This record gives sequence, structure tokens and C-alpha cells, in this order.
Amino acid sequence: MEDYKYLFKVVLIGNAGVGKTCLVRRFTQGIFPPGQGATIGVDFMIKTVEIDGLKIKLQIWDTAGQERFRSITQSYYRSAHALILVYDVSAQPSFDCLPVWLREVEEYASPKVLRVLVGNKVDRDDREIPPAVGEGFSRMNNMYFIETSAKDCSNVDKLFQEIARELIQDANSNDGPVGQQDTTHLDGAAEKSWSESNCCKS
Ligand SMILES: Nc1nc2c(ncn2[C@@H]2O[C@H](COP(=O)(O)OP(=O)(O)OP(=O)(O)O)[C@@H](O)[C@H]2O)c(=O)[nH]1
Repeated sequence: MEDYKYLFKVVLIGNAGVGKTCLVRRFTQGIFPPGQGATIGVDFMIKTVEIDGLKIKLQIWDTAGQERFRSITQSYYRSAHALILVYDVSAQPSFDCLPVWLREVEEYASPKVLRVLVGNKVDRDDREIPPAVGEGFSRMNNMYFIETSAKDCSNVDKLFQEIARELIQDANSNDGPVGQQDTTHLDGAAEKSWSESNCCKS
């Protein structure tokens, strides 16, 4: 039997092309994949991380951003322990769509799900969304916030490790069976940010 203390399900959502697949591949395989197509429906990958000596298995679901897959992808929200809502810091429309995504989260996810806002592609020099704007949105909506680059690796490990850390805390406070814990939305989440730069090790 595989040796791990917790299994958590993490689901990435957000507009097509914001870099969800690249974030997952960077984290799970340590690569920035060259020119691959849009995700069809959903895809998933597993990675085990170690937090304070505990082995945590993350089951990471990468969903298609395209509208036509929405009914398939929504069905994956319900059982998520954490939802990562990704936008592209160089694409204003991907930021403008965040309220629409949040309405879907309200409708289909557990009210206790850990919600994380990610501004991806910070390596680009044509940024349109300043960090403070992303942070402000996350605060208003009681989400964690971090900016990443799947390309140059910034904050990718940190994103998933912080999620694992929060979910462990939450599972411990709920005292549920391994892998089945409900996540509670943490008090004070709005004030928290993981955005200090910290490059992942590949
Ligand atoms: N500069 C830069 N480009 C990125 C980054 N992450 C992804 N990209 C590029 O953005 C494009 C889309 O990336 P994907 O990971 O396929 O985007 P997605 O959100 O999974 O898209 P869908 O599967 O259609 O929902 C690709 O051309 C990537 O090379 C990043 O951090 N920096």
C-alpha cells in the first residue's frame, strides 16, 4: 500500500490559455511543455509532497477553459478540497472573467472549499494586471493569492505546498478520516497572501 497521510483533490479552473496545464506540468513533471493543444475536458496528475515530515498525495485535476466543456468540468468541482482559479496577468479578459468563474464555484463547489487565486505568466513584460489589483480581488472574495510563472518556475512549488499545508491544518481541525476531510474556509484567509517570490526547484 502506498504510504501517505492525506490525499487531497485540487482542481484548476480559469479561462482557456491562462496556463493551467503548464502550471500542473511544471509542478508534477518539472517541465514547461512546448506548444501543446488546449485541454479537452479534464486531465489529472498525481504528485506526492512532503510537508513537515508528512507525505501528502495531491490529485490535481486540470480542466479545459473552453466554454464548450463547462458542463463536464463543473462536475469535478463538488469533491474538490481546493480550487485554483487562474488568470493571465498579461490578459485583461482572463481577469475580467473571474466573477463569472466565482459564480460557478459558488454554485457547484463545496462552500468549504479552499479557494486560491493565481495570476500566472509573471515572466511576461506586457503585464496588464498589477499585483495589487489581483490581491485586491482576492481579498474582496476571501481567497488566497499568489502570482506564478509556469515558464520561469516562480512560486509554482510554493503554490501547491501552501495549499497542502492549509488543507492539512484544516483536516486536523476537522479530525475526519484520511483523504475524506472536508476543508473549512479558514478565518483570516482574506488577509493571507503567498505572493513573496520563491522559485521552485525542478
Ligand atoms: N510566458 C508564459 N507563457 C505561459 C505560461 N504558462 C503558460 N504559458 C503559455 O500559455 C499558453 C497556454 O497554456 P496552457 O497551459 O495550455 O493553458 P490552459 O489554461 O491549460 O488552456 P486550456 O487547456 O485551453 O484551458 C501556452 O502557449 C503556454 O506556453 C507562463 O507562465 N509564462
